[in-house]
Amino acid sequence: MKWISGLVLGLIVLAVLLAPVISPAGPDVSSLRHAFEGPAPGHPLGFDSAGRDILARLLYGGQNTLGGALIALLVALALGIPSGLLAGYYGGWFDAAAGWLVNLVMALPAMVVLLASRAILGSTVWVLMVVLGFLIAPSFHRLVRGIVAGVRGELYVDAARVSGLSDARIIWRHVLIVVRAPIIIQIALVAGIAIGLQAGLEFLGIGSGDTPTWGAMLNEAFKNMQRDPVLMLWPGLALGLTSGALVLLAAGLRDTLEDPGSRPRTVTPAVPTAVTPAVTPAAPTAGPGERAALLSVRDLAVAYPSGEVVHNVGLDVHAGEILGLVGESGSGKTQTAFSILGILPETGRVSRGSITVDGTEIVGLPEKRHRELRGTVVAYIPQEPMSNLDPAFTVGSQLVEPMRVKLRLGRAQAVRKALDLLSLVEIRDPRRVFDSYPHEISGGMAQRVLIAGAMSCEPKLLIADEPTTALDVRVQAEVLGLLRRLQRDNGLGVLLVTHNLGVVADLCDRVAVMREGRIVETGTARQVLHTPRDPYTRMLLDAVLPLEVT
Ligand SMILES: Nc1ncnc2c1ncn2[C@@H]1O[C@H](COP(=O)(O)OP(=O)(O)OP(=O)(O)O)[C@@H](O)[C@H]1O
Repeated sequence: MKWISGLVLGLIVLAVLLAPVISPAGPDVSSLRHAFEGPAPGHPLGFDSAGRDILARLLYGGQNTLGGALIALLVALALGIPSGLLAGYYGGWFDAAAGWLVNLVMALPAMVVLLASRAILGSTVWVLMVVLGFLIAPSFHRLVRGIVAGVRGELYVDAARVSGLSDARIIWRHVLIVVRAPIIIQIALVAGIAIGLQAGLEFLGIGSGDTPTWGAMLNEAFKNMQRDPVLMLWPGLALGLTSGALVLLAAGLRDTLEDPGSRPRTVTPAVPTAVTPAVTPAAPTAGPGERAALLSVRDLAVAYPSGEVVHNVGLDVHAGEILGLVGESGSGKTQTAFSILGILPETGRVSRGSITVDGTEIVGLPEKRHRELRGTVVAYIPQEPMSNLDPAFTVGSQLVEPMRVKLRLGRAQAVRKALDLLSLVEIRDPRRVFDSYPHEISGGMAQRVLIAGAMSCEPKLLIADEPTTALDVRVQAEVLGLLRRLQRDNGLGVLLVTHNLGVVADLCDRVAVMREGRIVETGTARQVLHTPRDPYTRMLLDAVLPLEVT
């Protein structure tokens, strides 16, 4: 159906554009002798009440009617889409102000505003169409704002932010693609409404009387309905066909663009599983006190309006070591990790303390500088692999994009590097995975992809937040083994956030134990797991016993 409606619309637009070729004499040549006459050679639709060629008026009138609708649409798009994007993505005062204005405009009756505008601004059809554009802009604003606000909370958008991409690039790549389809559908619908409103104005005799439009033709035909009812047919048919084709096109587009089968699905990752079996015990390393720490956190406090949630946290991660940050749910591990990455939620802030990454002080660093560090100096491996991949793009394109931006690689070079990275994370068929959408790969594979992504800009420090909780036990062990290998081969410092003491035993050189926002114990993995000093650590260990900690 959408093909037929698209074809009908295409033919109408083509005929209207070719008006000077089809009817070179123009729409205003009048010969009263021929008034109300039927079809004649060169005048296939006959003459109107002033003896003007109906076909010519229909074609030139179409230029004004469709051109007017186009102007209204362009104004509405230019106002509605950027404001909706900004309001949905950033929220805050702009969202509140825009929402207030949108409600106000939507409460105005369009016809009355157009009548008032005509009285003030004159009867030029184009000016009225600009006003109409203002009146329909809120429909685009609301549509875009709603969708963007939803996408904004998606983990893959956070992941893009953490990988160091700028807001503009994230909006361009991850957000606009989601609003694209609804905007196209809305355009088709709103174009129909704009044409209808404009024709209504002209029909009521409110538009510019001299300019031929389909509405003005209807008005004139209506006045002469008794004498020649056929005059109503042509503009009525043109309006009906155009509006009908637009509505059917919108419906067809909706079926195609919003069909769940035509878009990749997001898959919810598996639920966390039990304690990881021991793989290879990590050899405890002595606290490398002689080297400057890659990551150094001192006296860190994180506060929300409701209160402080992290208090006086201090920890170090040196190059080549894995520090496990353990503690029960809600103990402040993620807040600490997010502070280091500079991605605390809007209402949260580092209220005290210092964080240095590779010698750079993070606290108070402008967002632009922080963004430069993310990806290249410090990279992040998130908890839920699937939600951190954008379902609308292939795995390959999601790996290539940050490398092109951050490392300024050419496309071919970035593709080669992405394939190498997929091999590095032990994916057996890199080309297939590169070309796959996230829903076509397993959770374990997705986590490997995210690890490849984290490694892509050759960071010095990795922050992994429960990187295996969403995976089943066998895959957990594989992914942990992979992390260990990558860390050793590249001399990375790793801050591993986990509540899983099995993971700590497998992987970590040193451990910091958190409770209620504070570090209660720090030491080598062996010492903390075998001879815990703090009663809370003992309690955590007791909770997972019998555990083979070696
Ligand atoms: N947006 C927020 N606003 C207010 N408080 C928050 C917010 N996010 C987290 N918190 C609070 O911060 C504290 C620490 O949370 P955090 O997410 O760091 O815990 P966690 O140790 O990582 O837990 P989990 O293992 O469940 O992720 C919790 O008490 C939580 O309620």
